Amino acid sequence: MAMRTPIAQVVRRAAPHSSATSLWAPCASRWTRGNATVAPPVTQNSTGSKGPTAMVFMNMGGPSTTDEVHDFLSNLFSDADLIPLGRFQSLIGPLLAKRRTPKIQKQYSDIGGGSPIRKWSEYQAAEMCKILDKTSPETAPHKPYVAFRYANPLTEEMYKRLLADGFGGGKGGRAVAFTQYPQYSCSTTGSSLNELWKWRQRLEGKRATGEVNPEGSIKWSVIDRWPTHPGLVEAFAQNIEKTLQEYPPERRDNVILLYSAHSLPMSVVNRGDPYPAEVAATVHAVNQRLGMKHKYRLVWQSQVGPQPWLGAQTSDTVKNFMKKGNTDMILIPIAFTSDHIETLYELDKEVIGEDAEGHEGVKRVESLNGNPVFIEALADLAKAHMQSGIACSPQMTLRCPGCVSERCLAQKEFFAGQTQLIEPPSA
Ligand SMILES: C=CC1=C(C)c2cc3[nH]c(cc4nc(cc5[nH]c(cc1n2)c(C)c5CCC(=O)O)C(CCC(=O)O)=C4C)c(C)c3C=C
Ligand code: FES
Ligand SMILES: [Fe+2]
Repeated sequence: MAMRTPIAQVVRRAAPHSSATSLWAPCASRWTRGNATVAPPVTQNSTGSKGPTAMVFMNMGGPSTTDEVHDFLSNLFSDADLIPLGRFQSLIGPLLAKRRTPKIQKQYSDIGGGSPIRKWSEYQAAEMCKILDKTSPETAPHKPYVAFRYANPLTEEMYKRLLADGFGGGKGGRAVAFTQYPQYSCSTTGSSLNELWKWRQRLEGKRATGEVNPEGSIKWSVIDRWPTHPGLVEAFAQNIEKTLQEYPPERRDNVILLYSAHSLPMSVVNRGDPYPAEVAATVHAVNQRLGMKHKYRLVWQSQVGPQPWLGAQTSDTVKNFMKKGNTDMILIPIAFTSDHIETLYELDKEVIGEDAEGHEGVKRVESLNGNPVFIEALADLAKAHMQSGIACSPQMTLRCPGCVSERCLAQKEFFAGQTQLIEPPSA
């Protein structure tokens, strides 16, 4: 059997340059393959712009109505990158989904009949593109797309729309896969990228076109993580400051900040998943921006099933602090950028409403949703990414120490390899 090239070596070949110190430092030779310069893949249009550029927001998605809950859960439990169920995943997954549907339908109906994630994702992507059209005319026009992993619009639908809109299909064009999870986990962003790679192979790969990586296919690059982007940190910090103002001045300094993130099974943590460290990095950056003035803890929510998950759990923490007489706490959802069942149901109804018995001292900061500071941050990130000319971060090319997934390997080889094809707008 042919040996597979280690991913680190693939990246080294994909991004050749002369600096001995940094593999990714900007230099002219990055845009060469061996000795030959790669032909500019995106045609310059009459305005001098190298656009259009497709900006693809990747996220898990959620059911917009209670009727969509079953399909959402079925897609979710069928995802081996999220919940590995072995050889019979495609049979067991839908069964687990069916059993869980009534309980989760009730939760969505209690928060207004569905998840607002589609509405917010479409809004955020469209607003970001409007800003980019002004701040990055060299890659304009920017066209917003949303690709969800488990709900409509699914990745397949998004890819077909890209092709119908004139990207790829022999015409080339550039697309940026922009994860909407600020912190990278192989169970979230990794899964979305594996899915994107799968549809890219099906719709533009060798079997679909007869060629591997044909010149006319879409040139992809990835914004794979942004846990400490100053605009993200600023948006979180402003929301916390706003909530702190709701306490009387004499209580304000003693309020505990409880940063709450979706937990991970310990099996995923022990595989070496980067998410816990990246969530902690966000928390540290926000605390620094707040002047380190408050007591805080990072706690973990939403565990599902019987296996061990990363703790301390948000609900236990609130109960324990309440018992100890600390009744002023602000819950800060730190790993998701819009409202969803975990904020609107789990934090608001279960943790604040039941665990804290509705105590007025326990509050939640609002989610980022349509926050203009946050949307500016998205535009800033996207512009910097397009100017950098890199295909993905160096960190994305390193697999988890315990990873045995062929999907991860192939996906990382593909996206890292796109470095050869992306031309920075100013070149
Ligand atoms: C950063 C966010 C998330 C991580 C990490 C994450 C990991 C993860 N999730 C499950 C299992 C489930 N998650 C479910 C819903 C759900 N998960 C997240 C975010 C992360 N998950 C969100 C925002 C949502 C809700 C979507 C919405 O309402 O818009 C569900 C379905 C709900 C339920 O049945 O309780 C499951 C199941 C695992 C196993 C996992 C890590 C491996
Ligand atoms: S599970 Fe992390 S790289 Fe495969
Ligand atoms: Fe989840």
